[in-house]
Amino acid sequence: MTHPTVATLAAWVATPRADGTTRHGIRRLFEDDPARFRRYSRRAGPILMDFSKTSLDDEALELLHQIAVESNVFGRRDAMIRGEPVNATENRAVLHMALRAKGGFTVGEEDASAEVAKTLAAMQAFTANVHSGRLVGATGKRFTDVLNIGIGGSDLGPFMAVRALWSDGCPMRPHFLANVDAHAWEALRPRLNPETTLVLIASKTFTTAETLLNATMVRGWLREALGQEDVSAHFVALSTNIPATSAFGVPVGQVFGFRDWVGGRFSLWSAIGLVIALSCGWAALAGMLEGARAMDEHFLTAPAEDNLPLLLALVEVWHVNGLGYTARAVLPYDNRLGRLPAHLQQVEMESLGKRIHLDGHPVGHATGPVVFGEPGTNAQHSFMQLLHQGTTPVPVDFILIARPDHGWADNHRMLLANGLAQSEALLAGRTLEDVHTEMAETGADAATIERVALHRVFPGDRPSVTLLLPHLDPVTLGALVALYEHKVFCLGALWQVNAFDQYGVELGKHLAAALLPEVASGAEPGHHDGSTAGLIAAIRGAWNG
Ligand SMILES: O=P(O)(O)OC[C@H]1O[C@](O)(CO)[C@@H](O)[C@@H]1O
Repeated sequence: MTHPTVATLAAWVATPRADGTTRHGIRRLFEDDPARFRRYSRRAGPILMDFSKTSLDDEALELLHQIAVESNVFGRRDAMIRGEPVNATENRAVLHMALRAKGGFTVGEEDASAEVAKTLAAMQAFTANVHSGRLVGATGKRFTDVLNIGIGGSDLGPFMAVRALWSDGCPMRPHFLANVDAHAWEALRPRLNPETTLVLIASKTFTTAETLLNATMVRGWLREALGQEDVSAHFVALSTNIPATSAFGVPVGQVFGFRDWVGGRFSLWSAIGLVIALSCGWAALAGMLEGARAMDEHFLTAPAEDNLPLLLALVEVWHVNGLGYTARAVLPYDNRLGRLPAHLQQVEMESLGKRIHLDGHPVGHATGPVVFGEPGTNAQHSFMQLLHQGTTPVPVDFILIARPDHGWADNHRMLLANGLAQSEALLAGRTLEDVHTEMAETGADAATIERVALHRVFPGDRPSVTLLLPHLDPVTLGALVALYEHKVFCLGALWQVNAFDQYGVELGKHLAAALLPEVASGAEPGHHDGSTAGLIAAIRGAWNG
């Protein structure tokens, strides 16, 4: 019998095993195999990945590995590191791994590694000059605050890292301005001293409308506050579009470039990461690069059965294509990882929210799920209800950090206990019989038990993966982020979609540009659907009082 593909996996999953059991159950797998945790967990460097709380068994895992072989996941990986244009629609190489490698990467004739080393050295020297006060603002004062203006990959990755690694005592105070909504700027402005604020304009293309408008607005603020036209000492640009940075007036020595083989959502390792070095110190960025490099090594050398990114991707295929689950939650049990779900949303959804096969035809299977998340324990007090008792299971990634960086041991114990309890509750559930017994023991009368008991049942058998890090620091964070990046690469290969373009963001940008004059001025509205036309009229009405 030919084995199933990604497209026919669901039919295979729906067929019971030879012994009549279904392929959804997880509890039963633990009953049958007390060593399941040992057999279904792996380590890569500091990261322990436990995927025993999924319904994968040996047969299913072997099948998924066969699909990976037929999808040529590792062959595609090797083409990627050779600098081939694996981003086929844009005809670009994909080499964010070169940003953290010690050397050896080329793209065509270009020595990518030499370029990376040069930029890193320039960034390090610049960081040292800012921290030492050799570089100062227009009025001669030292920079104390750094404001990163950027959006999407030019905001989310660096913001996530700074939130994870910054603490009092770090060299500079970090701030981020992404949204074109000036309420964000209004909230930020009172906290900034124009004399001591260094502004990074982070934009791969240097054409992103929101970023350019915000940068122009902030430059106007600086000019007015400092009473002078030339405020260029306060500006740094991080971009692939060097001519546009000059046109904006950023001094050449304050421009840090990178190449188009760095995708926006993978760019925090490039010049886009400068805010990490400025605010948290050079060692923070260097440590992240080191951790990511170690995960790259693992991805490139570990055999398929021990390869964490591939295994994480295979678990996702199992859930999305085998079991039909269309969402996944990421729950870091560490408040410092509060922006990790947002970063992963872009890394995963912008990469895998695709419907056209690499061969140019529509794919015949589901692709990227909705990704969402919040730090635990906060998540438990909001959307976890649906995960425990809703009609469709939502797989969870639990991210636990064993050792905290504070002395409040009771809090950390409670945090970890909660993380473990959530994954245990999703797996174990609670039966009607248990509910009856417990309610009777607590003195409930028969009528109350009858009325409420079913509402208190947890179906259980709901999957989760746990990633356990010994400690949160630049190295472990770098490894964690790189793990997810490589998982996305594997999924692109498994689903046979281009994980590196993002045409889906363009139509909205185009329409917004067309709508701009109609919303903001009295220009005659163009042709729109009835809803949009009605809303334009209502906005105009409200605006005009
Ligand atoms: O860095 P840029 O060119 O300003 O782009 C910002 C973001 O916009 C996008 O192109 C999507 O609109 C992302 O892919 C990117 O990270």
